[in-house]
Amino acid sequence: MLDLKNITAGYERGRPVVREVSLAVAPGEAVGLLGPSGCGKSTLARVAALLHRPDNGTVTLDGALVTEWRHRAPRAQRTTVGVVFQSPRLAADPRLRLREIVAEPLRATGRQIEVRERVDELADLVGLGGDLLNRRPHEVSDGQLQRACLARALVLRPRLLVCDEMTAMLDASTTAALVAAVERYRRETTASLLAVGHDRTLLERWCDRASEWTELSG
Ligand SMILES: Nc1ncnc2c1ncn2[C@@H]1O[C@H](COP(=O)(O)OP(=O)(O)OP(=O)(O)O)[C@@H](O)[C@H]1O
Repeated sequence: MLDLKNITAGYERGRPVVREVSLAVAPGEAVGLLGPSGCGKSTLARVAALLHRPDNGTVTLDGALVTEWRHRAPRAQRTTVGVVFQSPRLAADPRLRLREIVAEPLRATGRQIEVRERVDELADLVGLGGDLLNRRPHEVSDGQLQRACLARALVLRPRLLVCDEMTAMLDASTTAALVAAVERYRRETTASLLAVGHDRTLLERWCDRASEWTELSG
């Protein structure tokens, strides 16, 4: 499903923060990636989510080599991957209602017609009940906003979900609810998962296998 080979990536020429890292996620597999703060996990997650072009190495997604990143990536590749970040406040437009946040990728891909049904379906999956979908980010908690960000990541039915510290800022019951929503989605779709974090107990319980960052360098 996803094959990252000898990835070197960073933010300044000649100063990589990820060096020669390889990681593969098989179809339907859930892989956890563990490592200390600042080691480069989020950078690798962004490479995997086609959001950050690596300086070196190859990314293969569903058997096809990735040659373009961000908006330049072909739509079929972009929509294969859904991504959820640590901070929902940074990831959600504060002017939009939660239902518009969830629907953003559908509107962006011209699938307006599916919006209502799909948003309601996902609100049920992630546990956004009552009038929460009609509120704006400043009217909901971090956990509720993260539920909306997870729903947005799933709205185009990705075959790979990348969760970058998705639950790091949340309490135990919201964490459990979000993990359960991801697992229900994966059961229904056989999607793969790359979950990045530093909570070993969580990732070992959640994933088929968890890799230590230090084991990944060539
Ligand atoms: N946009 C950026 N510009 C410049 N440097 C960055 C940028 N983002 C991250 N870095 C640097 O890259 C290194 C790796 O950061 P990254 O966020 O990938 O690590 P991480 O393992 O995910 O950390 P954490 O667990 O704390 O989120 C750090 O030294 C960080 O300061």
